[in-house]
Amino acid sequence: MPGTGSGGVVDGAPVADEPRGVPADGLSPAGTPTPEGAGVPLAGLPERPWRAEHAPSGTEPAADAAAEATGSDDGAGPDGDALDGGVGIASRIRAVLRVRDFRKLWLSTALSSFGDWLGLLAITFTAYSLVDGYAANFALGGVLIFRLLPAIVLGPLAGAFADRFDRRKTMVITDVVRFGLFASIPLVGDLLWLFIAQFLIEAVSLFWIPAKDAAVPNMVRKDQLEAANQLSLVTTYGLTPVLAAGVFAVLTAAGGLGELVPAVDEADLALYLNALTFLVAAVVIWNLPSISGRRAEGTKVTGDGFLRSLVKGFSFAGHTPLVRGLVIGITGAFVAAGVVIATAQAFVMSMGAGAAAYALLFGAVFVGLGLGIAVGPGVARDLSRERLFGVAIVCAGAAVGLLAWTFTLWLALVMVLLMGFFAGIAYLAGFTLLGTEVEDELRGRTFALVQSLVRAALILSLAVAPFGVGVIARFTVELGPVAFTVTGERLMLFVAGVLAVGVGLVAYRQMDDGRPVPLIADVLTALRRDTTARRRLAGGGVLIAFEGGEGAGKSTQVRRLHEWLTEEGLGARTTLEPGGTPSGGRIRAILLDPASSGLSPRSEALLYAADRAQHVHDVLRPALDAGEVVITDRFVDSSLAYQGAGRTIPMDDVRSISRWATQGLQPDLTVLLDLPPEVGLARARGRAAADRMESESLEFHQRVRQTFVALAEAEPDRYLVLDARQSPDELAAAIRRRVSVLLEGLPLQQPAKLPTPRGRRGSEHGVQTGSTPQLHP
Ligand SMILES: Nc1ncnc2c1ncn2[C@@H]1O[C@H](COP(=O)(O)OP(=O)(O)O)[C@@H](O)[C@H]1O
Ligand SMILES: Cc1cn([C@H]2C[C@H](O)[C@@H](COP(=O)(O)OP(=O)(O)O)O2)c(=O)[nH]c1=O
Repeated sequence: MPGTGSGGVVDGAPVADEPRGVPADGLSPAGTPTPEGAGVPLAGLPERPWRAEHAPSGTEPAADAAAEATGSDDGAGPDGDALDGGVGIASRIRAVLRVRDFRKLWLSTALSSFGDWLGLLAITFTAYSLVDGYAANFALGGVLIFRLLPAIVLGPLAGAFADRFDRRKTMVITDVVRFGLFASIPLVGDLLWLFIAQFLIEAVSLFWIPAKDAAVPNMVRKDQLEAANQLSLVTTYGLTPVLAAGVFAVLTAAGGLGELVPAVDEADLALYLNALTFLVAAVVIWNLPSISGRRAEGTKVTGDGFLRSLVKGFSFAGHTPLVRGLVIGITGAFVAAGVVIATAQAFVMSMGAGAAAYALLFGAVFVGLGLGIAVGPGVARDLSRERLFGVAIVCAGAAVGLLAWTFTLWLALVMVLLMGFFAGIAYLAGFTLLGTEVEDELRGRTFALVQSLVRAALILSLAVAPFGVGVIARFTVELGPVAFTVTGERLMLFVAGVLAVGVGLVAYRQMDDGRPVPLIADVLTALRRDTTARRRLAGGGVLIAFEGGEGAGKSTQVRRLHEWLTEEGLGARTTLEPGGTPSGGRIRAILLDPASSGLSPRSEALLYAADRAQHVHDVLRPALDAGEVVITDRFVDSSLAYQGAGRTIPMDDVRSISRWATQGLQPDLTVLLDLPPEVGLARARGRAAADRMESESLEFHQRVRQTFVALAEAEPDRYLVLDARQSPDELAAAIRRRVSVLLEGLPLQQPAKLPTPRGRRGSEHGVQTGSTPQLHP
């Protein structure tokens, strides 16, 4: 496929519930915060006065080495931008670009990708001009077929190769070879060699892509991978093709550069430029040792025999509905894409437009793709990716179907833009799902299968579509008084659109997660970003967390809220961390006992996480699934604040163990009772003897407070921040007001006696009992 300059970061799945595998070479990902910056990758945290004075107790020397190896620029480690969902795409991308080695790799791949698109345009132009008449319909298709063919055979091999050899050398060698091959096309100057060179270039690129994809996870932090993925895809399919189309249009328009450099034909010039970009990339990559990681040259990978593992991969894909849906959807979409590519020139001609319009439409596809990839995850924030994927393919198909009936350039541009937009969303959703839903050990083969099928699909449609165009030619349809002319390319386009709509529907039905939620409601609440409504749709309850330092008044307010909800006839379940379950109680005893003074920060963090995992499993999940209101005294934020900022364990580590423990459960509302630690500690000491945490220094508690505030600032919609120096009555009233808005109209359940944990989504809990009683805050 085009864009050999860069593939997406295929395992750059977004932050998932499961922990992502440690990079194959065992290196910590880059940007593991350096000791100095440990524990503070928080967006908007005002300042870190403790950074200088505090010797970190929870960091390891290896983090240093990893950060050094991958060249994190700012000595403080990646600061900011790590909060999921709370930070815009722009700042997440800025953060990932701050990692020096990733930035260099990205720049060099962007350059190659630009060169590659320019080369593709030049080659198709050259091929088009080397043949004429009917055969010209095959020019573009022929070029692409030769590009795609190798993947079917070599795709799986190349993946294995990337795991066995030094990635940096693989990349440098393949770049140098591609330089030579591209430069040879204008030098040799005949069509057969052009096809052969294409074949070889693609074959070589197949080795480059997995090497690069395997390298990126070693360069950026785990939570930065989605941003890295988006950046790579937007660059390859959004920015560089548009830039290349523009440059090519300028080069060819009215002789363009041809007159500046009389000896060189402009298509040749584009090819030489392209060749040069690969040479530059080779030099850049040669100077990035972090790409190799610690992998020693020639390290052997053990495992199943090649054939056996391939068969296992196929049978997995065939027997898992989600993967089957993905494979059908992606393959079908690419058949349609192939038809669009193959008919594009004839379509442009039929509108009476010329090469400039072709370049414009070509550019528009990629503007659309880029937009879809860039804003897709933001727009569809919690719409299930399973649904999003099918819906986006249906929409892209509809755009293609409409394109077939479009006779003006600007309308065609709109349709093409929409097609690209939805295709981009589907592409990112599909790859994200493959990354998150397919187990690590099967993921490589699944990707290889998809990539090979995609290429086979493109080849098929590129080969067949021109015949269709030629055979159907044109005929006139009379519908009563209106008569219009149908041409082969338009009919083919329409068929492609219908096909895409069809596979989108099939994919949707295969992958639907079986929730009793109408699609439309699902889409609308996702667009409103209304997580509570979404949980309600799925039959879930409401989770309210109270956070704050020692003596902030959490227990008092939890009790008051519970009393009020009970008076109002709703009821709620109150619970706490640590110690919300019987085993949690024993963990709590260890944690708070001043005699546990030797507890290391890591074991402390794991004990809190263990307590939380049990709490979620035994109490929170079942109660929420049953549709109850659950109020918890402390939740994940406490670990981020106390173990992250307090103990200076890298915030990402705390975040990922918490996410693992909770399987991603988030409160619908977090009430933060904010208080200067002196005041809170004085209150708490009036209450009982200081426990192990309360005995920590004032500075420790100041860091804790700042982190709570920063977390709340990053997600203002999900937090209610209150000055806890107010009276208990004032606080209770403010909390009631907010909670009554939160619960308005929800079909909630009275808390039941919690039985043993149950299945998902409350299916055993029977029908919901209508909406919330009127609340009186
Ligand atoms: N708003 C308030 N103003 C003053 N004192 C309070 C307030 N809320 C609670 N207290 C008192 O402070 C102490 C700690 O309150 P508590 O609710 O146990 O806090 P936490 O659970 O956050 O540690 C208790 O003695 C309580 O009576
Ligand atoms: C839940 C949680 C609590 N803690 C600490 C905060 C508290 O000092 C202690 C829990 O005690 P808790 O009974 O909640 O204390 P308080 O009533 O004073 O808020 O454990 C963590 O360090 N990490 C966590 O994840």
